[in-house]
Formats: sequence, C-alpha cells, structure tokens
Amino acid sequence: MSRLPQQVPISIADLEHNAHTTLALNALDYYRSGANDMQTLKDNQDAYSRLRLRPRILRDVSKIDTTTTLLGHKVSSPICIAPTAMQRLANDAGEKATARAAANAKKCMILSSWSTTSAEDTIEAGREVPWDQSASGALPLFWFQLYVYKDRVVTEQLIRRVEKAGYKALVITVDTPFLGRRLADVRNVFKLPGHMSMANFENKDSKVTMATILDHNDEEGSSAASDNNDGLNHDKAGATKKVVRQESSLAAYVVSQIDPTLNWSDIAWVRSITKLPVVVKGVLTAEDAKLAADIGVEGILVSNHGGRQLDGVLATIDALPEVLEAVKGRGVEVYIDGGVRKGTDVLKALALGAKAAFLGRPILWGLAHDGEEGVTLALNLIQQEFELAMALAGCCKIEDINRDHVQHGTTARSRL
Ligand SMILES: Cc1cc2nc3c(=O)[nH]c(=O)nc-3n(C[C@H](O)[C@H](O)[C@H](O)COP(=O)(O)O)c2cc1C
Ligand SMILES: CC(C)CC(=O)C(=O)O
Repeated sequence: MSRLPQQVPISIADLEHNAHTTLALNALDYYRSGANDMQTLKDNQDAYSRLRLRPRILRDVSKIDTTTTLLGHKVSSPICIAPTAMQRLANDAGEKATARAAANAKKCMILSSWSTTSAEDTIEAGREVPWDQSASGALPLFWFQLYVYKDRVVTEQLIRRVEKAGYKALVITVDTPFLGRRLADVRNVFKLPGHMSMANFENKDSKVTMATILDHNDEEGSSAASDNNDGLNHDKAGATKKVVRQESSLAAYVVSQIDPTLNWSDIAWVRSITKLPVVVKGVLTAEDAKLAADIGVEGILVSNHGGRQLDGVLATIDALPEVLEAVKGRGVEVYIDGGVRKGTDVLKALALGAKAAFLGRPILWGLAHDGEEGVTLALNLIQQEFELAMALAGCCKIEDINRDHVQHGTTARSRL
C-alpha cells in the first residue's frame, strides 16, 4: 500500500487522508469498508451533494446558538458521535479518548456494545471532564448501543450495567441479524490484537466467546494481520496461499452470539425491562418507522450502518423524508447517520427534519490522528463548519432551520 504524505488537517477529509497513511491495513480496512460493492457507502456522501441549500439573507447572524435537546437533555449541538466498535484499533486510548472529547464538547456519544473499553470505564473517562461548567446549560450525554445477544441473560445484565453506569438511552441496532459482507475483512483475515478485547464481555464467567476474532499470535499490539491486500492470505513467513476462509471472523462472531430471530416483540421486551428511553438504529422505511412508533420507541436513528450491511439500500439522507413523514406527530425523535462529513451536510439533514446527525468514521479518523485531541479536532472542525453554514443560510438557532432551506435538484423554484 502506498503511504501518502500527511496533511495539516483542516477538514474531515484531511483527517481521513491522514488515517490512510497511519493506520495498519487490518484496522483501516475494517473502518473504511462498506459491504460488497460499497455502492451505499459512496451514495451516503453523494446524496448530500445532490441536495442544494436555499439561504436566507439579512437576518443578523452575529450570534449563532447550536444548542439543542435530545430526549430532553440539552447538548451543545446536534452533531453527535455514532457507535463504532473497537476504537482501540485507532489509538490505544480508544473509547476513553472519544468519551473525554465528547464530554468536553458537551456532545452526545453513543458507545458500541463492542467497545474495546468497558461501558463503565468509558463513561468514567468522560466524567474526568467537568460536566457542569457550560454557560448554555448543555451537558455531555452518553447513550449505549445495544446488540441483542441470543443469551437474554447476557443482554439483560448489560442493560443493568449501563443503567447503573449513567447511560441515558439504549440504542438498539436492528440492521445486523448477520454481518454485511465486507470483502477486505475476509481478505485480511481480520483479527483483534490479542491484548484487546470486547471489554463489555471479558468477565471470566461470561459465556460470550471472542475466540473467533482474537489474534492470539499478537500480544504486543500490531493491529495489522496482513499488510498486503492482494486477495491472498499471508502467513507469518510471508508465504502466500489461496484464501480458504470465506467469512470474516467478525461475521462468525455475529453468527455465534447475535440473535437473528430479533423482531418487534424483542424491542417491546427491552422496553418492558428498562426505564431508559429506547432508540432503534437502522430504520430506512416508512413501514418500519410506523411500527417503531406503534411499539412506543422514543427515537429512530435512520441508518444503513454506514453502508456496511445491505449494499444497494438508499442513502440515509434520501430515506429520511419518508421516515419523518411516517411518524409525524407521534412524538418520536428522528436522527440520521451515514456520510455526514461537512457542516453543510448537518444543515441539510436538519433542514429536512432530522433532530441530530451522528458521525461514525470521522471520529475514528480523528482518533487515529491524535487520540482525544484528534477527536476534539474532528468535532470542532465540523462544528465550526456547521456554525458558518447556519450563519450563511441566515439561521441563528436550530429552530430557524427549516424545510425551505434545502431542495432536491438544481432547478430554481419558479414562483412562490
Ligand atoms: C468501523 C465501524 C464500526 C461500527 N460499529 C458499530 C457498532 O458496533 N454498532 C452499531 O450499531 N453500528 C456500528 N457502526 C455503524 C455506525 O454506528 C454508523 O451507523 C455509521 O458509521 C455511520 O456512517 P459514517 O461512518 O459514514 O458516519 C460501525 C461503523 C463503522 C465504520
Ligand atoms: C464488530 C462489528 C460487527 C461491529 C459493527 O457493527 C460493524 O463493524 O459495523
């Protein structure tokens, strides 16, 4: 793989570029890949470019306030952190670094079930940052992303732990009954370095086995299982052999642990055993949005898992309007993730009606760049872009952003 020179990062694209030069291939490919042809991965970003903004002028935009609420909690901005697994592959401080950056910025972070730092240690790291010094009243907010295990005792124990630790919502991922097919992970024979673990399940009594994904040859921390990417597996001596394993270790882990029978009654079950609000992550259609509202969920995260599950689905920003329309007036908050890379993307998502926009990979690129400082940089870059975009569109506060600020296609409206 060619190593490109580093860029002084002044955009998320720069941070991504730099991550390409620093991360081991095993980690880089795991982070950047989408499923199959990666059509949806690409479309998530392209779809934002297809939308056009309609700015208003002469509105006194000298002061911009981006504070908003998420399920009743005030945060500094609708820019939030999506759950991404195994963050220590990017930087040894992993989820702790992300939590500190989120807490400092008074933003919402969703922690993945499959974090390489436990739920307790992650939120504790966030608490090292003072939570109560914001003049605006905004506070950090931590939500927990839940994969529903076949073993409901494991699932319930995890819920109890995150309730106790102080997470304020459960975000149930509903688009992963099986793992999407990410070809690079198969080629690289993806493994988690042996000194890391899925930290929420490492207790000795846990029946959850990680054997399939741990690299027991790696105690030191090289996260590169293979530094080549030629479709062949490379053994330690450098010899090559034809790929014999057709499935990534992550896919095998999902098959062994995650419940593919998951259905709406399980969402109702989770709601019945917790007082935490429930958000379903992975809704893409009006039909499912209605069912989610009928079950009584508090939030819907319109997501295609960053193009990593079913390739060929709609870009999330294109799916958002039908979801919003379906739950209009039902009291459900609707969020979006996938392809959000610029302040103008956030503005477009909010103009179409999303309450917040979550970032996945950009946070990993920041983490790879410089740990906590890198995540802070990623958050600041997009926050500053968003504030500028709001000002240039004539919006001083979040409620000023509305449907008339965005349109599909390049044809001007003829007459109002
Ligand atoms: C490396 C990586 C790991 C992810 N891990 C999880 C996870 O553990 N749980 C989950 O619900 N979604 C996971 N996602 C999906 C993200 O939460 C989010 O939907 C997606 O990354 C948003 O797209 P973006 O990366 O274009 O911002 C992961 C995504 C990536 C890129
Ligand atoms: C360990 C993975 C299955 C986590 C995930 O959701 C992803 O990689 O997209």
